[in-house]
Amino acid sequence: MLQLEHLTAGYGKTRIVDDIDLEIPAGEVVALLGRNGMGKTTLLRSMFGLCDVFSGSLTIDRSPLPLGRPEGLARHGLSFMPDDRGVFPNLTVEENLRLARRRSYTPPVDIYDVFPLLAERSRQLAGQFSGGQKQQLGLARAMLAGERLIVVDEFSQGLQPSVAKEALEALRTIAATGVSVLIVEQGPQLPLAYADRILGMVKGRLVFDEPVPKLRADPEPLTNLLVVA
Ligand SMILES: Nc1ncnc2c1ncn2[C@@H]1O[C@H](COP(=O)(O)OP(=O)(O)OP(=O)(O)O)[C@@H](O)[C@H]1O
Repeated sequence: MLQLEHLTAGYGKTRIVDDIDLEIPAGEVVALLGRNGMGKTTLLRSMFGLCDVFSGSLTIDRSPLPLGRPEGLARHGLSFMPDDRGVFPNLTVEENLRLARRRSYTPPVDIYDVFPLLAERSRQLAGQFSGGQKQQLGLARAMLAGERLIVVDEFSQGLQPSVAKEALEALRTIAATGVSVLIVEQGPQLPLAYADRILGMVKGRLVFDEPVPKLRADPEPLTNLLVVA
């Protein structure tokens, strides 16, 4: 169980996300949704030290984790794919994947089966990839490194629908072995099909946290969240 408590974070002196409490049990796939500029990216970035954290704590199975310290979180098996994908442009695909692998952990999916493109282009420099190709490499890296938690910003950015579905099925297979998964996604379709829970964010606060079956039966909270007033 991953627990984030009383997280307040932003940039400089500006608070963007305010007093967020969030729990993700092992094995759950959780999607964070909200309109542009509501603070989704900032919430994720704050966990991994890419913006300023004013207060908060992070624990996994009640053991404290170094909130905002990316190397420390990586050592505990927490991985993050930021919205710029975080790949090393001057390294090949193979080298990017090798650096992400953990010595003691092999995910329950074959990365090259999930993303055949990465096998075909294993010797190519990541910097020569298109945005959608980098997205596949970034997701693969997050899957290899996330032994306990995988966090992905802008999950389906640049992906063909068939590749996005394949990647989400892989994330579900990984989650089933006890990994927690948190993704940010623009639209509700993929979360409604693949996630266990959906969180709604408005102006830096979580305004709902609902199981997907409930939202499938009554999508009104999602509609209200995503419609521009
Ligand atoms: N580097 C930054 N410095 C200052 N303010 C920032 C910075 N990055 C984002 N913000 C502000 O923080 C707020 C939340 O942005 P954030 O990117 O977290 O939202 P988001 O919900 O992820 O939006 P989107 O869906 O457009 O990516 C916005 O008002 C944005 O202008």
